[in-house]
Amino acid sequence: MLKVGVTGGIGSGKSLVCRLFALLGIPVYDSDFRAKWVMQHQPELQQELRAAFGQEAFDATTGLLNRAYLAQLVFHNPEQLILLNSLVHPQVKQDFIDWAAAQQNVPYLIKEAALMYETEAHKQVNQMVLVTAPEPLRLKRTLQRDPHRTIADIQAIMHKQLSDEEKIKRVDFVITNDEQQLVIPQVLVIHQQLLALAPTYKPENVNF
Ligand SMILES: CC(C)(COP(=O)(O)OP(=O)(O)OC[C@H]1O[C@@H](n2cnc3c(N)ncnc32)[C@H](O)[C@@H]1O)[C@@H](O)C(=O)NCCC(=O)NCCS
Ligand SMILES: Nc1ncnc2c1ncn2[C@@H]1O[C@H](COP(=O)(O)OP(=O)(O)OP(=O)(O)O)[C@@H](O)[C@H]1O
Repeated sequence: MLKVGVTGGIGSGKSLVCRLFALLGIPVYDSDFRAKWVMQHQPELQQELRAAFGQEAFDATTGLLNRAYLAQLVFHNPEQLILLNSLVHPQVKQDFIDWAAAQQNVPYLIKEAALMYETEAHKQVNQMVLVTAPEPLRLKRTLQRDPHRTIADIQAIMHKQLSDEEKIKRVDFVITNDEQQLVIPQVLVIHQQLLALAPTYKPENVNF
């Protein structure tokens, strides 16, 4: 089956674009959400996280993943981020394979992830869509959406992600979400192109 990656930096509007694809009946795998889900629900990974980042990685009372603690730790410390990535990304990769295998009777499916080329997740998909927006707008949107993050927090995350200039050279489709161009028509055009491509893809086209 045709597998499509939707990528873009923090605040670019990937989730918004993916909601539109979902309305068109396309299943969407949300990597940010699933990464946190596996961290919360896989006992072995949970143990590894406690060993690597201390018991504070999970709230002592609720047992929930301590996102704020981990975010402060990893987004301001490259070594800690590499360590977290090395524990979590292989699990997300496998989780996506399992999810994708369960999808039936759909023309194509989407993997939404801020990190694609950085994690080699692009090898799990056949076509790539980039959602792009000017950096100041991405910063403004993220500040509004995530009031717990400072400008410095958001910029630190941006610097951990490949720039749009780098990504744009590698993707198949671009959606400009700059609040000037309409997003829905761009999604509809790409959807039609993907529907046309879909019958040519077999599972063996994917280089897992
Ligand atoms: C550190 C964590 C707990 C912070 O959680 P929090 O809810 O505050 O942030 P959230 O997940 O919404 O991410 C905020 C932004 O940072 C980006 N981001 C998340 N992880 C990373 C990373 N490892 N490198 C670069 N950017 C990242 C997200 O795509 C998003 O744009 C969480 O981001 C996490 O577990 N990250 C590691 C797993 C990961 O790489 N996820 C990305 C998809 S595989
Ligand atoms: N065209 C738009 N007009 C107005 N608001 C928008 C637009 N696109 C996105 N937003 C808003 O900007 C914020 C960021 O968008 P979204 O969550 O889709 O980004 P994202 O790329 O998924 O970010 P992240 O990588 O952090 O998950 C959201 O609050 C969203 O509603």
